[in-house]
Amino acid sequence: MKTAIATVSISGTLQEKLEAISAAGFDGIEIFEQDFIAHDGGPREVGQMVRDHGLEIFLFQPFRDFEGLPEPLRHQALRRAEHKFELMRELGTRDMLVCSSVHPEALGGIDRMADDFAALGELAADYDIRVGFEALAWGRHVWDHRDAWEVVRRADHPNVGLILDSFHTLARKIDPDTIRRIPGDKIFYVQLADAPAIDMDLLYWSRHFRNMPGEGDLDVTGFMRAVMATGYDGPASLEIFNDQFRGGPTRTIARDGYRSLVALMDDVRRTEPGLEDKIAEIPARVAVDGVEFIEFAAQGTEAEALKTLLTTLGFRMSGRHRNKMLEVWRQGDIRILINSETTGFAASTWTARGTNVCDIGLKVADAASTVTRARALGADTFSQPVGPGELDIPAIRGLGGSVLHFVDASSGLSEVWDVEFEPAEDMSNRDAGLTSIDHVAQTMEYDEMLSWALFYTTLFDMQKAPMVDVIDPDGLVRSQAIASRARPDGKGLQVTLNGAETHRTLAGDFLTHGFGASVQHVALRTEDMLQTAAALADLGFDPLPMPANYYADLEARFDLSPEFLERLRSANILYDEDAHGAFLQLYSRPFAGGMFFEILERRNGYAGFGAANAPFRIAAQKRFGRVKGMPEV
Ligand SMILES: O=C(O)c1ccc(O)c(O)c1
Ligand SMILES: [Mg+2]
Repeated sequence: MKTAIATVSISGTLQEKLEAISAAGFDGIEIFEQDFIAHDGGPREVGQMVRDHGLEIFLFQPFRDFEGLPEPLRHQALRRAEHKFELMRELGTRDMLVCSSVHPEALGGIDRMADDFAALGELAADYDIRVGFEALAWGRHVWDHRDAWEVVRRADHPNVGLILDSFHTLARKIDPDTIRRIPGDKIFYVQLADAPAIDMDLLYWSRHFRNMPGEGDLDVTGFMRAVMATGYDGPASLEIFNDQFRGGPTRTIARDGYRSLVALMDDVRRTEPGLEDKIAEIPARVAVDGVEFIEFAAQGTEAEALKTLLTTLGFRMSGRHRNKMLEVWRQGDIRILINSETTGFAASTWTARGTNVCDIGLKVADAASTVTRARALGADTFSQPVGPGELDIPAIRGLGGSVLHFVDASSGLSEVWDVEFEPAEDMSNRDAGLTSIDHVAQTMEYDEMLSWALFYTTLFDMQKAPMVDVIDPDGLVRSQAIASRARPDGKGLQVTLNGAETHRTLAGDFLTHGFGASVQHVALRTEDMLQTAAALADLGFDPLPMPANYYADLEARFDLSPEFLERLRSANILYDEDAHGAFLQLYSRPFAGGMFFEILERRNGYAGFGAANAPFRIAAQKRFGRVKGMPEV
């Protein structure tokens, strides 16, 4: 199945758009008339330019306010169409989109409109052009694909067909299964867009808030399944009007589009029977079993400070890499790597950002098929020279220059710790009862959140939780959790995305000083917070101090015994409850430009991330300023 994207969906000049669309892997474009008119170059040259990028122009659009007009407007509309047919011939485009009229003088009338289309079809036939009728959700008389289909059916002309657009159908809450009764050969083209569920004027919603399939709340998969059930054989094409995307990074948004389309078609192939030959097969979404390691790039005194912090958290240095300046620090199932190499990937991130999480290793059932799916979705693989006796662990580039490694048991990759590392167990340090990595929190610009969420949800078997607002004293931060489906064995991956809207927030400040999106904190799990807090106190760990007001409020909000409340207060433990259970949190002080560790206990299946506590925790962290708690270099 061919893939396409409308030029309106991304930012830039026509040239920039074509480069990005081609690089992302699409087969073709819908050329939006404005993009053509704004370009300084004739239709022949534009057609050539598109083909030079290895792309086809599948559709010219939109042609507006055509059907159902009284004379002389009707004739003028036909004449206008003929001009566009001339232009399309030069461009080398066969299909034109006619969207339903919003003209104040449009009369409607199914047969009148059908007659107009029959006349337009005759004209188009002379140019070897086909015209497709699309019902805009806010069309004057036609705003439902079923009515558009009736017009096309009565026009009964081989050069007249239907164009479907998921937004218009789903925004109007029209059952997409009504598409299943339309003959596939009369569906000339299909446009796909998702959108967040917001109650607003249809036109405004469509022109500003559409997003890539999978980024919003509409059932685009159900829509496309119905389309494919008709036998439709044309391209799957994205048509996304979105303010953020219009101003966003052209290449990133084009790649997001491609990723969303491949994932969507894979979902359609897996749920709708009989599409094996039409849609390419790719490995299924990958179930992640957990975090195998978190790797920090850190050098010199910053590396020493991080090791001191890990020691006070109850970690032990358990191995040194045989060939690299790379240490493994362990506690429970947690592995933290500290990479102090002066060349290679970790070193280059250290030079750019200072101490940072440069790599995350994920446990998966099958590392090779994870990389195959990632590549099909448009990700780049990542590799570094492999030294003697080292394993070549499959890896990809995530977003923002990040790297993800995939470790599985079946291929022997999980033996990397025995193969590549010299055991160096230092038994002197006491364990604090930390058992596993609960979640990894990534900070990014608000505008990048959709891209990151799409990255995780298309590659892995993970779902988005609703976005929550986190109030920082200096602005709003949006937070969204992405988690594997709850599994009986409790394994999985949880990531929280924190999108900063201003640089004055804790998250925004981290971005400014760290050169872009990155992991800001790692949350470590204990099964007994009170014991862990006592062990940490013995180890000399300095928790983030919480104010007395916070505990007075806890007393008012929850039914806690005075003894328990006092234990929380004296250990600076934060507390929350949800419908399932209780949540206890403890934070480190900020280190290395605003990173920190969180320690948590989930009681009886508490499912959240303590959003209610976030404003107070952030205010407490801000009292330390950006570099307090971290030695100056
Ligand atoms: O917003 C519009 O006008 C518009 C134009 C063309 C389309 O295909 C569409 O879905 C919407
Ligand atoms: Mg459309």
